[in-house]
Amino acid sequence: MNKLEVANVYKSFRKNEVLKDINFKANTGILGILGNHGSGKTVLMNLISGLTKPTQGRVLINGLDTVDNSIQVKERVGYLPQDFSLYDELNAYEMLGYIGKLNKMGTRQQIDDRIDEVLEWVNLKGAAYRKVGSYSPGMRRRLGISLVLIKDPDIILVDEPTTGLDPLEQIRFRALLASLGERKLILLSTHHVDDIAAICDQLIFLKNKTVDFYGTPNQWLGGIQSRIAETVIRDRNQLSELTREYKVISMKQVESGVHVRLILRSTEPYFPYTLVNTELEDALVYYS
Ligand SMILES: Nc1ncnc2c1ncn2[C@@H]1O[C@H](COP(=O)(O)OP(=O)(O)OP(=O)(O)O)[C@@H](O)[C@H]1O
Repeated sequence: MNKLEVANVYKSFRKNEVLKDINFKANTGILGILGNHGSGKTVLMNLISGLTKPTQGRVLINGLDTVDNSIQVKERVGYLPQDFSLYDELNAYEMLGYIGKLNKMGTRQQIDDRIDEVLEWVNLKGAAYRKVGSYSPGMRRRLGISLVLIKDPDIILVDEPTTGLDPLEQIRFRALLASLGERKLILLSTHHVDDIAAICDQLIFLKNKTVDFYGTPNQWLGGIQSRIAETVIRDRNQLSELTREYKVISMKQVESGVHVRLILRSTEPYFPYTLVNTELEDALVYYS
């Protein structure tokens, strides 16, 4: 049985159709949900967590329909939204203890043991007695995931995992998610391709309200292999012509002109170029 199955799901808000005919199955590992602003990533996460109901179709968690079995499903799915609130006056032990008690997770000793275990995973043991209000954004995000982990869900949903974190904290948080993905199914909703490149073994690209691609990041890149080129353009007129005719990924002023990274078309270009390795950002520009 699959941990997650999304079958023929449609979602509309009044007459505004946001998602249509969404189909995929997933088990363990890290699945990235990529899409432009407003493409429906958060709506899809809300459907999977059981926070909202599909207009049509079914979402199954361990074979259980999220609508018919909402209580069991909520126990199996943990959701860390992009913005979540913490009680700044409490410390991490107190916050986790509160969740443990609220969810009747066992005796005081059992809850304390579980808190120790979870704080170890998220590398917050050293700061466990500090008020949460003094935590850095990365520590807050790691505490957020520990509040999800304490209930030992099978599926963890994380919205925009690294937004607002400094580079070192991003690396730490991604490493934490990667280690969790060995046992659980982790779904990341993001518009940062770096998150996908760093840790996702599968990706879904949402476009035109539906799943435009589902597979490995390498398979997605395969579609534009040998089509990414770089060139330096000196002439302003030639540069504006080129930006009209080609999908440009990036432009940077250099000493000898403007360095341009672009997607080649089927016809041979009229300018000298060098083929370069394909990256996920190229695919995002190409398929968007
Ligand atoms: N509760 C709601 N009522 C009405 N429309 C909604 C509701 N929630 C989402 N939408 C609409 O659904 C569409 C998709 O929104 P969603 O937040 O899922 O996009 P997203 O891909 O997560 O975007 P972003 O990257 O900006 O967070 C948007 O047009 C949004 O206005």
